[in-house]
Amino acid sequence: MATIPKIHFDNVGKIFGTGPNAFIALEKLNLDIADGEIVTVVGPSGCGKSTAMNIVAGLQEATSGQCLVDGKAVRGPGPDRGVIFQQYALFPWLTVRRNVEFGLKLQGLPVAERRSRAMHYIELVGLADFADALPKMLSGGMKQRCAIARAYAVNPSVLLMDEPFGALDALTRVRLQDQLLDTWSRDRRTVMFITHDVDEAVYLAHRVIVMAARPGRLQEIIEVDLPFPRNEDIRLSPEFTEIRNRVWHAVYTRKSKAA
Ligand SMILES: Nc1ncnc2c1ncn2[C@@H]1O[C@H](COP(=O)(O)OP(=O)(O)OP(=O)(O)O)[C@@H](O)[C@H]1O
Repeated sequence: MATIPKIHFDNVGKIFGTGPNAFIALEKLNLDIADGEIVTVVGPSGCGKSTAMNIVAGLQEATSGQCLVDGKAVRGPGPDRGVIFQQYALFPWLTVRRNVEFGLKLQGLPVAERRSRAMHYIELVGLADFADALPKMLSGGMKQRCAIARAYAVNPSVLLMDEPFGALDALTRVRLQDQLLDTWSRDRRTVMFITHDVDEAVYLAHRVIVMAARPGRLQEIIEVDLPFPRNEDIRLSPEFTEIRNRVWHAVYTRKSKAA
């Protein structure tokens, strides 16, 4: 029996506006992402990365084609897909623990279970000492770790991450990359991760999806044939540099269709 891809883009197109104002944000995207795979998405600004992810998340509707998750057409957001944006989107009036518990409350989990599950993920991201702190007391990296704990806690089988580490300093970013991979090695969730950072794209992924703009489209898929677990030695290896250079070339030296 053929395995169903976790995420299946079937000729997905997205047009904003109508008539002379119509703008093709995404043109006929065909892509399969396997269960447990980490895919990173890179490409110039406006190439449709967020649009593609929002369609998987059920936050935007495709104009043509369809997106399937676990073989079922996406009709809207759902607890099977956790979304993490660059802007942490925490509730400022709730503590770290209550922010993480929020989605569990919506799922109707009893208080005790809610609390223990939230604390498990708060500990996982290293925020146990800040469980009762408000977001304003946290650094950017800590807020993002809280947002990650909140997304993980509802136990989605797909993580959709839109430049989640984009606003963070280089060191925090590297730490969160390692934490993401460490967590992934235990639960093997499917991850779709948008980034502008080519090193980050290669370090995290099984495959890097390179997109192009005007119109937004899939340009190239680059396999990252590097072993897991990834570490500093891999980051500094000639093999890493070679793949990184290929991705860089694909993103920055290609012209748009119209050019
Ligand atoms: N609601 C909207 N109405 C009109 N145009 C939109 C809308 N949302 C996105 N677009 C346009 O669609 C194109 C693709 O946007 P999208 O945000 O998916 O790109 P992106 O690759 O994620 O860009 P970035 O790297 O800058 O975040 C852009 O040109 C954008 O201006």
